[in-house]
Amino acid sequence: MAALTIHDICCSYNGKPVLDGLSLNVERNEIMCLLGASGCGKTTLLKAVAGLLPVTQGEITINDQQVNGGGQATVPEQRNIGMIFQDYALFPHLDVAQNVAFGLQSKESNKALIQRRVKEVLALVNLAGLGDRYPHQLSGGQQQRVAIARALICQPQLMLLDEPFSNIDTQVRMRLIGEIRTLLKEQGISAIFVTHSKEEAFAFSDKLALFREGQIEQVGRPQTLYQHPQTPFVADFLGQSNYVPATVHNRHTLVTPIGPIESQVELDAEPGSEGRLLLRPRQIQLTEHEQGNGRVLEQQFLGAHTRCLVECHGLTLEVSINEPLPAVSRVQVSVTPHALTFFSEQAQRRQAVA
Ligand SMILES: Nc1ncnc2c1ncn2[C@@H]1O[C@H](COP(=O)(O)OP(=O)(O)OP(=O)(O)O)[C@@H](O)[C@H]1O
Repeated sequence: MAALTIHDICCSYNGKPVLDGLSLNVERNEIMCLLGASGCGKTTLLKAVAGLLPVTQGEITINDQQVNGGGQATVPEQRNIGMIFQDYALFPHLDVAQNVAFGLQSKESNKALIQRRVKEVLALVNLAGLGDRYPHQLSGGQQQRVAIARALICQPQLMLLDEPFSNIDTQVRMRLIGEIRTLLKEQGISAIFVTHSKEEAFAFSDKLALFREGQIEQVGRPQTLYQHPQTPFVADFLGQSNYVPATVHNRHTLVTPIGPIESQVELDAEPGSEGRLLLRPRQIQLTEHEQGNGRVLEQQFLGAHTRCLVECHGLTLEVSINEPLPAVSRVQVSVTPHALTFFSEQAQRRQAVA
C-alpha cells in the first residue's frame, strides 16, 4: 500500500513552473531518494509534500488521507510528517532533551510521559545520557541524531530528509546512513530523502527517483537504474559510462568494433538497428596479451580498485580492475557476460521529439 501518492502536481515560484505534472509513489516503509543536479526541483517537491508550498494542480495523498487536491490543502502540522534538514535546525538555547521534547510539548501535557519518550528516542539514536548538553557541545553527526530524535518523538508516518548527511564528516557519514536506515526500517517509517550524492543515494534508499529539470527521468531500485538505465542521462548521472558504437545482429548479439558481444537477455531493438552499447568500467575485462586488441594508455591506483584507460579500435575505454597491470602495453579487451544495455538511435530520436 502507498504511504505517499503524488499525482500530476504543479508548483511554481513567482509564476515560473518548477514542477510540471510530476507523479511519484512511495510504498509503506520504503525509503525513496530524490537524486538530481542542483536546482532541478528536489527540495520543491519535499516542500510541497510537507505543505510548505502551494500546489497549483494535482493531488497529494499521505497514508490514504488526501492533503492536497480540489483546491484544498491540509496545514503542515496536521500531515504527521517529520522533517530533517541539512543544517540540523536545532534551537541553540535549548539543551538536547528540550530540543527533542519540543515537538511533543504542543500535543502532550503529561511531563513525565514527555521525559520518558525523550529518553526512549535519545536511546534509539545512540545519544543516551547526552540530554543536558547544548547543540554547540556536540559533533555534526550527534547534532543530526538530535534532529532525528526530535522528529521521531512525534511518531511520524512519513519522514522528509533534505540533504541530511551533507554536513557530516565523510568517515562518520556512511555509518550514520546505515544506522538511520536501520532505525527507519525498525520503526516502520516511510521516507523521502534528497541528495546530490549518488553514493548516499545508493547506500540509503530502496528506490531512486532521478530528477531532470522538474521531471522524473527514471524511478526504480538503485541497482536497476545503475545496471539498466533507460536513457544515457540516467547512465551518466549514476556512474562512469563507456559507449561503444553497435549494430543489432540478432536479438541476442551486437556487432561492435571490439567484436560480436552476446547479451544474457533479449535486446529490445530490431536486427539492423544502430546505436550505442553502454559498458560500465567493471563490465570490461583486460587480459595481458602481446597481440591484444587494446593498448593501456594510463593507470591510476585508487586503493580499492585501479582505473585504467585503454585504447581499443579507436575507442578510449575506462576500465576498473582490482590490481594495476604490470608494465605491459598490450591487453586483450573483452566484455564480461551480462544483460547488455543498448540505446538505439531510433529510440533516442523518439525521446528527443517527445
Ligand atoms: N523561494 C524561491 N523563489 C524563487 N525561485 C526559487 C525559490 N526556491 C527555489 N527556487 C528555484 O526553483 C528551482 C528548483 O529549486 P529547488 O530548491 O527545488 O532545487 P533542488 O533540486 O532542491 O536544488 P539543490 O540540490 O541545489 O538544493 C531552482 O531553479 C531555484 O532557483
